[in-house]
Parts: sequence; structure tokens; C-alpha cells
Amino acid sequence: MRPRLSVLLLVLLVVTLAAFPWVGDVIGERFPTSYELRLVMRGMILAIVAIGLNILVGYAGLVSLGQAALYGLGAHVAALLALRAGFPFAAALLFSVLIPAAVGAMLAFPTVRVRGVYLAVITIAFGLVFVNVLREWVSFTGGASGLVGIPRPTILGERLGATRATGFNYYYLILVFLLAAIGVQAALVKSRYGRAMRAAAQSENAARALGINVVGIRTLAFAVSAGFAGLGGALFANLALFVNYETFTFTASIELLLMVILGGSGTLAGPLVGTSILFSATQFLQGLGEWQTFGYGLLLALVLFALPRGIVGSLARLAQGRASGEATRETGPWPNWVEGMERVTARHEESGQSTLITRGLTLRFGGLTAVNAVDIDVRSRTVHALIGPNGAGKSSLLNVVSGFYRATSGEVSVFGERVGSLPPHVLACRGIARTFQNTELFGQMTVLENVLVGQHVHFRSGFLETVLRLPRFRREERAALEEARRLLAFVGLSAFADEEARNLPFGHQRRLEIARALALRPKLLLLDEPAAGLTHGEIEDLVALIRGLADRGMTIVLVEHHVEMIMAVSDRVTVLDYGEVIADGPPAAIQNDPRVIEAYFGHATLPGQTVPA
Ligand SMILES: Nc1ncnc2c1ncn2[C@@H]1O[C@H](COP(=O)(O)OP(=O)(O)OP(=O)(O)O)[C@@H](O)[C@H]1O
Repeated sequence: MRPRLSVLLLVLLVVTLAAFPWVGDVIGERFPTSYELRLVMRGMILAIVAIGLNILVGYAGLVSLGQAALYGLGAHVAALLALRAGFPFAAALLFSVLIPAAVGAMLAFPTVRVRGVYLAVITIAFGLVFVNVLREWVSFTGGASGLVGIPRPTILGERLGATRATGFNYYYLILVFLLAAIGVQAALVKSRYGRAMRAAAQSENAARALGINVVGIRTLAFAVSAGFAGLGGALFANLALFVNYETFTFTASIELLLMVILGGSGTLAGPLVGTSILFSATQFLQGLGEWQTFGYGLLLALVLFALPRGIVGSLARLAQGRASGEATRETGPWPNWVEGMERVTARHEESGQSTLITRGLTLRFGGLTAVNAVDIDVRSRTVHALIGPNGAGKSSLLNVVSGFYRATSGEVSVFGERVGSLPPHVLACRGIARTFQNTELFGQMTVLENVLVGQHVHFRSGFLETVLRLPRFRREERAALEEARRLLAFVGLSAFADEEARNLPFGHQRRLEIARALALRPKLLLLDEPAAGLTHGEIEDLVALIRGLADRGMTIVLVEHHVEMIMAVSDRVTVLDYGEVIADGPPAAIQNDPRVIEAYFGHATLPGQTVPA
């Protein structure tokens, strides 16, 4: 949705909700009744929970079918603290957010191993266990009778009511929390945290290679989402003044998920729209008696059939499709050393030292030795090519150096430090960037966002600074945006900044992947077959880019099959065959090395030929 339109709709929503309790004064009727007012308050509370769930499902790509349990946990924490420990409202509210957030963070643990349907099943199990505990632990939770007599909330001695007689304080408090939830969601999504969540959902490997701690970011998504659910639960308990397990069953979890999906998961307005429609529909369909569930299912099926991305998601796509059809765009020249590129490339290593050293590096997959006792020295500020027939172990070697595979034996040192056991995101923070043999872009993020994800590790502002949009966060965002635009100009993709990455032609995707890797400001850049699928002209540009980067102080390891390119760009070449180094030296010497020729064909290759598989 366009920013101006969304601000306008938000203002409209706030004005409508703020004016709602007073409508009767204008139209001269008894409206809204306290029942109607409570319905709107419950709707707002559910919207808060749905916004939290949207962060988890829509942005982090993690489906939870146990969200109602976290909602219920917040409600029970608030009720129990007020009833049994005499906590004041505000303190109980705080714990109702923190305790579910901590439990939510624990729920993220299974994502280390499972995602998708398996994760959904784990969250279902959590929800079922939770409801059973509530039902069976009668002495603590009241079982089916629930917890009754929750004291009316007060702040600073002021009772918070929700009727004309008591004032509408509680109504407005819920509205303020709803606005805060909307604000936090918007700030989070448009920050490095939100980008990292989306990136990890779309390509876990690329996210890790760019320094994102995938487990950490998923834990954050779970915790934030659970915190929202807990807040909703506490607000509900203090509205109903009674809680029992029946509100928080599996069905409630499904309804919450449907609210998000119906409105449009992964859109800012989706949960609001979905909650409004589904919640109103539920009230309306109550009049249908036995046909209620049928009507409910039919409505959902119809809407999702017509609008598969949810209401907001589908409308936004329609608008986007129309807009992008209008522009005819051309790529700019690349590499285009625009002003400010020194920031990305300036490095301090002395040339002549080794940036990457491996000793006896061995990687086995069961009985297969993919890399066999490999010793290499990659000198800093040089382009070092790794070549060899298919299956020689080149990509495996890159995967070990970048932390994706753990070596079976041997050592890897980068920048003078042994790094063999470090995971990819830590190595990325140390200045190792890589591209992938099959480009791994974040396809549903824009070209600009892809490059912004590459800058993830440069941000210093923390979570609270981000959601509160404090000055350091805004300064860093501005600087990151400026650098991302500079990098897009560098690879000639400025005109595509707002295009989704998956819509780019293949050659452009390769450029974008390089720009994104450069956003990390790496000292060591690992390129895995960057010329595959490029045209002759594009390969010439790529050679100029790689040479330019090395001349400006970057160290580059290049896995490539294209002989002409290797000859043009490399300072040194290592040849692998069956995981072993069979030759190592300057390109001209390698080209005439009989072992290399033997490994490839058994006869000489001509410069300009692509080494065949
Ligand atoms: N995850 C894996 N599990 C099992 N075997 C693997 C795995 N990754 C690679 N291999 C095997 O290791 C060997 C080396 O593969 P690798 O991809 O490193 O070769 P390569 O030189 O990069 O080849 P190509 O030029 O085709 O990319 C191959 O025999 C491959 O089948």
C-alpha cells in the first residue's frame, strides 16, 4: 500500500474508533450499548493478537497454530497475579507480556531443526498441552469454572471503566495499545529486524551468509509475537473479569490464523482488515444458528478463492502489477565506480600476506571424500581461482570456508585466525561474503531491500531503539539506504530498486547478488560460478568488476568453469580433481600443465573454451 494512503486509512480508523463511544450523542439514540462497546473492545484486543501473529507468520514465515495458548497465558498471568498476588494492573500487565514472550522464545527452539508443517504440529501440541493443564489443574486455574472476580483495573487509583457511567478509560487504553501495536509492527517490519525475518524465511542460506543469526531472529519473532498475544490476553482478562480455558482452545488459534491470512499475511494492514471482517462475520453469523459454521466456512472459502493472498495482499499486488507495467527500464553501466564506493571496498591488509589458508582440509560425506587434504594460500588483494571438473570439490571447499560445512579434519585460517568451527553468520561478521552457484536472492523482497539485508551486520541500534524509532536507528537507516542506492548504481540496477528480485532477468540477478554481498563490506569475497548463464558482454563486465575490487584491496576466491575469464582475471589458480589439489600457480602455467589437461580432457583446451563438465 502507498505510504500516504495507509496513513490516511490509519487516521480514519483512529478517528472512527475514538468517536465510536460517542456516536449515540450525535444520532440521538442509545448507541453503542455496553454490549456493543465490549464487542468493539474485544475486536481491538484480537487485532493486537493478530498483529503479533502476523509478524511471526507473515514476516518470519513461521506458522503457529498455538497462538491462542499464548493469548491464554497472558490472560491467566494477569488474572492470577491480580487475584492471588494482589499485583496492581500495570505490573500484572507487564508480566503478562514478558512471561508469554519468554515462553514464545522457547517455542522458537524447535525451529533449529524443523519448520513448515512440523513446526505447526509442535505449536498445536503446545496449545493442546496448555489447555489441558488449565482444565486439569483445578486448584490453580479453577478448571472449568475458571478464575472469577478479577478486580476492575485501576491506574494511579483511577478505575478504568468502559461504560458511560464509569467513563470510557479502559476503551481508550485498549485503543492506545492497538495503536502502539500497529506502530511497533510498522517500525519492526521496516527495520533490519523485519528485513532479516523476511530474508530468513525466503532463503535461510543467503540470510546466514549475510551475517543473520537465523535462530536468533526466529526467536525474536516468536517472542515479539507471543508478547503481543500476552498483552491481548491481559487486556481481555481485565475486560471480562473472568477467564477460563474455553476462550483459548485450538479453534481460537485457527481463528487467529485465519484473521491474518484473510486480511493478508505479511502486510501491515492485513491483520486489522482480517480481524474486522472475521470478528464481525462471527457476530453476524451467530443469528444463523446451526448454519453458523457452514456460513463461516463458505465465506472464508469464497474470499480466499478470489483473493489468495488475502484481501490487502491481493489488492496491493493488483495495484503493483499495474504500476510496474508502466515503466520501461534500462540497466545502467556496470561496474560503475560511483562516488563513495571506497567505503565498500577500502581494506587495510598488506598485499603479499595470506588472507585465507587451509592445511590438510578434508571433507567427507559418508564414504565420499569431497575435499581431500587441501592446502591453499590465498594472498590478500588477489583474485584466486579454484577450478576443476564437475564434482571436484570446489563448492564444497567454499562451503567449508564460509562455515556452511564443518571440515572432517584439517584447518582453515582467515585473516590469521583459525575459523574452522565458526558458523556462517559469525564468519560474515568477520568480513567473509559469498555468492551461490544457483543465485539465492530474497525473491519476494525488492532489489533495494535485498541490498539492505546485506548491511544487517553494520547496524548498532538495538531492538528497543528500533521499535521506538530513536535517532540512532533513524540515522543508521538513512545511511544504509544511501549506501544501498550507491551499490545499486554501482551494478547498474538503480532503475530496478523497487522491483521484486524474482522478477529480474537472470543476468541482473547475478549483479544483484554481488551488490548484496558487497553490502557486507567484505574483506574476502567468495564467488561461486558468477559467470554461469551470463552473456559474453556481461562476462567482460564481470571481469572488470572483479579486477576492480581486487585492485581496491579486496581478496577474491573465484570458482569458475569459464577458462577465458579465469585467464583474464586471476592472479593465481588452484586446480582440484576428486577433491585433491593437482596444480597450483599463475594462470599461464596452469593452462599448460599436463596434469590439468589430463584431468579435463586428455588433450589440450583452447583459451576461450568453457571447461566442459
Ligand atoms: N551435501 C552433500 N552431501 C553429499 N555429497 C555431497 C554434498 N555436497 C557435495 N557432495 C558431493 O561432493 C562432491 C564434490 O561436490 P562439489 O559440489 O563440491 O563439486 P564442484 O567441484 O563444486 O562441482 P560443480 O562444478 O559441478 O559445482 C560431489 O561428488 C558431490 O556429489
